[in-house]
Amino acid sequence: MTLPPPPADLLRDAALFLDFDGTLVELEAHPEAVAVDARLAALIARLTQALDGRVAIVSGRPVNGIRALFGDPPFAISGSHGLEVVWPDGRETRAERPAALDRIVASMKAFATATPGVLVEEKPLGAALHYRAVPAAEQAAHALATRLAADAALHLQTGKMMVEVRVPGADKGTALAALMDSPALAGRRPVFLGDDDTDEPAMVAARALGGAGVLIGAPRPTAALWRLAGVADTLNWLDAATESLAA
Ligand SMILES: O=P(O)(O)OC[C@H]1O[C@H](O[C@H]2O[C@H](CO)[C@@H](O)[C@H](O)[C@H]2O)[C@H](O)[C@@H](O)[C@@H]1O
Repeated sequence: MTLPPPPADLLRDAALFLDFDGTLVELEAHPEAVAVDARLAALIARLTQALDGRVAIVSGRPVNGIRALFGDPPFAISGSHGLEVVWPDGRETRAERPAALDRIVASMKAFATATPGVLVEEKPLGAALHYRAVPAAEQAAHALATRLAADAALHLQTGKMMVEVRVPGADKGTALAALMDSPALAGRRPVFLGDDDTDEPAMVAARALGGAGVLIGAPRPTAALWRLAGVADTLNWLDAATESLAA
């Protein structure tokens, strides 16, 4: 089914949850090649002000990665697929790092050394193999990550041209629901924007709480009610939605 674009007044009285990679910034060859430019920084600052702080970035990246990209921002952050949270009141919570991750990183690094172009991303609560530069390595990367996750009883997390082994027990949906329980957001209507399969639990959670999801990218099966074609359309729509809040 073709989903319509969201109306410009969708954010009125809402709490806004934003995925990062593929939603606010274009995907790049390398995780560290991504930057928050002046337009995006100003847009998120305006939105945060217009929504009285009811904005959260919900990412697979670690909290500290998002924080560094935005320069210690005044909004909530869910990082590492819901395993780390900076709450609207500034408190921080995070799951425990299992010792097994050190062995997993070592195994992934050995695989990357033997497979030029594959990158290992070390995260506080996970480790990811990126094969964007070597698509032919997909099968071997997934096989290795699947075995490492099973051996350590950790969670296998797929992503766009990457596969990750991470701590289980949370996802973007549990993060959105927990944030909606915080005093700053309780009673509002959650609106979530995201592009990836990993964003679907948050689309489902937003709907369950009376809100909606906006799919970013090409049509696909989704719990979202609205769709925008890509990052450029998303930034333009967020601009228009901010104007609508001020009107
Ligand atoms: O939940 P998100 O904010 O969308 O983060 C998902 C993952 O994003 C990053 O990887 C992806 O973006 C990279 C930069 O564009 C790209 O090179 C990579 O192929 C993508 O998978 C990030 O590195 C991961 O940690 C996030 O889980």
